[in-house]
Formats: sequence, structure tokens, C-alpha cells
Amino acid sequence: MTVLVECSPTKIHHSRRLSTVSTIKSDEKNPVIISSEYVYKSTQRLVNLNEDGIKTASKYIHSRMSDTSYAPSTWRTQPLHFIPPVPPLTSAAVDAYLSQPVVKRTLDWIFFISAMNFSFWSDRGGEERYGVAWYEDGWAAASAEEYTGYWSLPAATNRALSRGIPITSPVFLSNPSLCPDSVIEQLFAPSREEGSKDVETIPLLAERIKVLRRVSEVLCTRFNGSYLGLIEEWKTRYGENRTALQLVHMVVEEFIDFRDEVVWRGKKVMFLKRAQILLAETWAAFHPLPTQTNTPHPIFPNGIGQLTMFADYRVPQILYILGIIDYAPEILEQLKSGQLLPHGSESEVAIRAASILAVERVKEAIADIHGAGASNDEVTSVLIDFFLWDLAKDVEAGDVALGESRKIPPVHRTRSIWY
Ligand SMILES: Nc1nc2c(c(CN[C@H]3C=C[C@H](O)[C@@H]3O)cn2[C@@H]2O[C@H](COP(=O)(O)O)[C@@H](O)[C@H]2O)c(=O)[nH]1
Repeated sequence: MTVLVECSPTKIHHSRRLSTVSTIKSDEKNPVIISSEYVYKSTQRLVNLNEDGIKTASKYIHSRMSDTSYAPSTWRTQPLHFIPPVPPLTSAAVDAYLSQPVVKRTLDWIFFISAMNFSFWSDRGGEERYGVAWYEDGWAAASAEEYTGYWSLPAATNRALSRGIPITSPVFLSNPSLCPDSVIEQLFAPSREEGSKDVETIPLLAERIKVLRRVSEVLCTRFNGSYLGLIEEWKTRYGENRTALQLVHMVVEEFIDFRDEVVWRGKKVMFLKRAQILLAETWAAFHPLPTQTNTPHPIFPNGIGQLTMFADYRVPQILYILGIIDYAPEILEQLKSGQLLPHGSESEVAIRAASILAVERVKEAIADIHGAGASNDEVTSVLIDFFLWDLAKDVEAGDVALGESRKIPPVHRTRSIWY
């Protein structure tokens, strides 16, 4: 079944300048770093940065990134990702490039994934764990593989798209008569024994439906029905000198479901995991290939160097294993016993803040190894984060051994729509 989705004239308005938003200076410090420094002061006794560990692990990370040629365009090689056409060689060709329908479709795919990129850890595990089967090379492939954790999300999304359901289209998603809740429930259906009570469904399904409805409504009413419209608004507002941080601010102002912040000891602190990973995935997907030297980025001509890592539940685990962060015994006990850490609790904010600062420190240590001459965009927290997340998955799967490293603790268990 192919469902054709047209922009409904009553729903779609041309994106317009926002009147209420303050202008963000291009050299502003990322509020996520300011927040993390504030939290770290009072929570360092629980999760601490390990100076020696940072030095040793940074050398390892740097050499493994070089040995494996880990680059922004590694994103394009990951089998479940929706890949846009190779970026053009000159800025003069960027407008024509961005006007291709496949570019808009890729951007909407990335937005959809980033809106839903939270809480995949299982309450059960083993045979009953939520998973989605998908054929890596499309339906023609001989056999399907079952994906769990984060990868179940792109697998479920691609499965729906291959069935002709335009699930990543904001116009479709914002219209309950075209796309009733049952279509979204079906999107996330576990593949093993579909409908069986014994199989876990995706965590926070009802919240996912609400988030999808709200974000797609905003895209339709304010940004011409697509994430591309938001990017165009950012370009119009800030021009050639636009920064990634300005776009993060716009995302957070426009979409309450991207406002990953809590009040900690009387102050608002921001972690902004999904807002930042939205930009990072966009940057990586559209990044010129390693062979395209001196090619401008078609969307982020000024890079994403201001962004931090994305404070999730997987990267802290690898930071601990690599000896970059230390946990107090009470945190280790909470992880090992599988205790739920409520969103905004002391242990949870401690883990998130220290992880953000830890990756900043690794970035500085790697920049020192590179020495003068390394460009700003060469060593970024975004790329280190992607590398660490992939490494965490490889270590968990037993595909990479880390020698003398610490034992793998369970991830911290916080149920929330933020990560
Ligand atoms: N910090 C950070 N967190 C990330 C990702 C990704 C996937 N990104 C893709 C794009 C580039 C990368 O190379 C990946 O191909 C998912 N997550 C988070 O992990 C958790 C799920 O974990 P598990 O249950 O074990 O699958 C959950 O909080 C989810 O939000 C990332 O990159 N960085």
C-alpha cells in the first residue's frame, strides 16, 4: 500500500520569522556545558572525572579512530541509516542539492528518528526483549536480522516505509484521520510473535505517540511541513554566519518535546540530548566524503564544534569502562541492583553532567595530541560521542576487547522521553 501525502493547504503555513525568540550570539558558550559544570560541583563525589584515565583513554580513542578511519561520513556506512545523495562540491550548487525531494525525505527521516531516540533499555531481556526484524539490504535479502535497543527504531521505521506507510512525513503524522494511533502502534510492533502477551512492546509507546503528534504539528504549522523548513528558517534568520547552537536554541524553543532540562538545586540545567543529536545526525548524514576535500558542508558551513556529547545511558557506561569517569560505590550499587534512577535525581544528573564534561576533556586531550594545525571541525565532541557509542555496542557484543579495562556495569535505568 502506498499512501500519498500532500500538504493540506489549511494546515501548512509558510514558515515565518519568530518574533519572540532572542537572538543568540555566534560565540555563545553551550548552556549544556555551563549546566554540567554547575551540577558537577555538587555531585562530583558521586561521579568524578579521572585525570589519569582521561589521558590514557584519549590516546586509545585517538589511535583507534585513526586506525579505523572513523569520520563523520562513517554514519553513511551504517546499514540502517537513510542515506542522502553525496553533497555537491561547491556552495553554488547547494540550493539545487537541497531542493531534491530525497533530501527533504532524508531530513524528515532524521527528525523522526531523533524525536523517538529514547528509552530502549529492556525491563526483561533475553527472548522476551523488544526487537524488530529487518532485512539489512531491503526485502530482497535472504534473511532478516532482529534489532534491539536503539537499532530497533530505524529497523521499525524502515519496515513501515518499505510497506508504503509514509511514517516519517510530518504531514501524515499530524493528521489522525490519515494516521490513526493504530498505525503508529503497528509501526512499533515487535516482530517476534506479534501481539503475543509474552513479548515486550517498545517502552513508552503512549508517550511516543504524543511526541510524534506534537512535533509534527509544529513542523506543519510553522515550518512548511518538514524539518527542511526549520533549517531554511534558521538560514534566513542567521545567514552565512549561522551556528549550530543557534539551531539548537530554535529546536528547544519550538518543540517542548526536545526541552531536556531539569531544575537542580534551584537552577534550570539543560542536557538537550535529543536536540543536539538531531543536529549531529544531520551534520553526519550530509557531511562531504573524506575524498571531497575543501568541500563546504551543505547545511552546517560553520561546523558543529559547539555541541557536546549526548547524555544518554550508553556512553556513560563506556566512559566508566575506559576509566574516564569514576563511580562512587553507591552509584555502582544502584547500577548493579537495577534500581530505577528517577529523572532529575541526584545520581542521574551526576552521571549525565560528568559524561558531558568528560567528553569535553577527551576532546581537549585529543586536540593536544593532534597539536597545532588541527582544524576546529576535526576533533569534535559529536564525533567522539558517535565513536564511543559505537565502541560501547562493539564491547557489549564482544566484538572488541579492551584489555585491562573495568568490568561492564549495567546501564543506568531512567525511564524518560529525554534519552
Ligand atoms: N550518546 C549517544 N546516544 C545514542 C546514540 C545513538 C545512535 N546514534 C547513531 C548515529 C551515530 C552513531 O554512530 C549511531 O549509529 C543512540 N543513542 C542512545 O543510546 C541509548 C540506546 O542504547 P542501546 O539500548 O544500547 O541501543 C538511548 O539512550 C539512545 O537515545 C549516539 O550516537 N550517541
